[in-house]
Amino acid sequence: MSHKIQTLGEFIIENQAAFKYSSGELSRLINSIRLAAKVVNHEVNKAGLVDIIGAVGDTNIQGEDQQKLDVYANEKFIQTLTKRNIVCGIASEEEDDFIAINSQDENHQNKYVVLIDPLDGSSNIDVNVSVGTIFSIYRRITPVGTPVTLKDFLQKGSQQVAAGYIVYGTSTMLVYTTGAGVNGFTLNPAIGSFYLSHPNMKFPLDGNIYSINEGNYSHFPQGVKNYIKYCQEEEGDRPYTSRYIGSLVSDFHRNMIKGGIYIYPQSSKNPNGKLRLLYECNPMAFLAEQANGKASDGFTRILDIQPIELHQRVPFICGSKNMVEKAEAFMQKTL
Ligand SMILES: O=P(O)(O)OC[C@H]1O[C@](O)(COP(=O)(O)O)[C@@H](O)[C@@H]1O
Ligand SMILES: [Mg+2]
Ligand SMILES: [Mg+2]
Repeated sequence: MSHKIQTLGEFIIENQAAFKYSSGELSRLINSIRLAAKVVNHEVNKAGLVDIIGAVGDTNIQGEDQQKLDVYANEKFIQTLTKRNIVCGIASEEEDDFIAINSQDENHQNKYVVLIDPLDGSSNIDVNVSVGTIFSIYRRITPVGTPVTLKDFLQKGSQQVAAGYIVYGTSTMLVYTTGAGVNGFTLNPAIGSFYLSHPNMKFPLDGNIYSINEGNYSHFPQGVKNYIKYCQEEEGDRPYTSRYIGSLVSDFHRNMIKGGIYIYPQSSKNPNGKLRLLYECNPMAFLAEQANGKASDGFTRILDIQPIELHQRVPFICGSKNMVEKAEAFMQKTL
């Protein structure tokens, strides 16, 4: 008899007790994210058929042209979380400011704030290349029943209670951690349920894949240029293979399964890099560390960086531990 594959719903309930703050609130929150993921997945899968591709004509706080799917995914996640009265605040890559959810109502006992990148890899939407959604969850630090404040969102990544992503690719997967390892669930579209397909995911300590937009090479710091040269040298298990999808979630997911490193460094064009600390780097760094990987800005552990503003960007290096340490050594050597 084939063994029972756990659904995400079953996994959440069975693992709730393992969570130190378990009151069921976080379980309900992850269940809400699961629901929103299915709604967005449905729309992503028919991109091209329905009027969901292309730009809306607005520019977001990041200075980027908002894609219709950015706006759609943003609305669906915010609606789903707000309607279920499951969080006291939301911050999104697509929203200028954080959203307080009737947190000033003293009956409002919700303790969690959620930070989301509703659609990651926006440049790939129209060309049928995998994209994702990224989420990060913290316990508020201001008292329950009082208005949620910026402070509740500007917590160090090490304070996250949960983080994860959804990758809308050849299959749709939800991968997350609550600080007790990383597990991946694949959506069975026929049944509409996520099943535990990738238990206890781990980055191999080493790998032979490097992911960086080499088109920006001339603008990179010397240390990054030297590391790229190192990856391309005919020596030992090198040259490594260059793989860059242009969707952080998808590049991270592949590197976690096969072993590899993703780098979005600072450059003369982007002195702080491109990726957002709160919506992209902190959640991916928490997942990486929970999966035996590593994440830094080349010098400091991402999870130790004290955020100072909602949409700040940081240089990002993430992946197999030995590869990240090698890249850091190249960056620190050229100081
Ligand atoms: O096109 P570039 O400069 O290489 O940037 C690609 C990177 O930017 C991102 O698309 C940024 O994320 P968004 O799509 O959410 O803005 C990452 O997913 C990706 O790794
Ligand atoms: Mg993104
Ligand atoms: Mg995005």
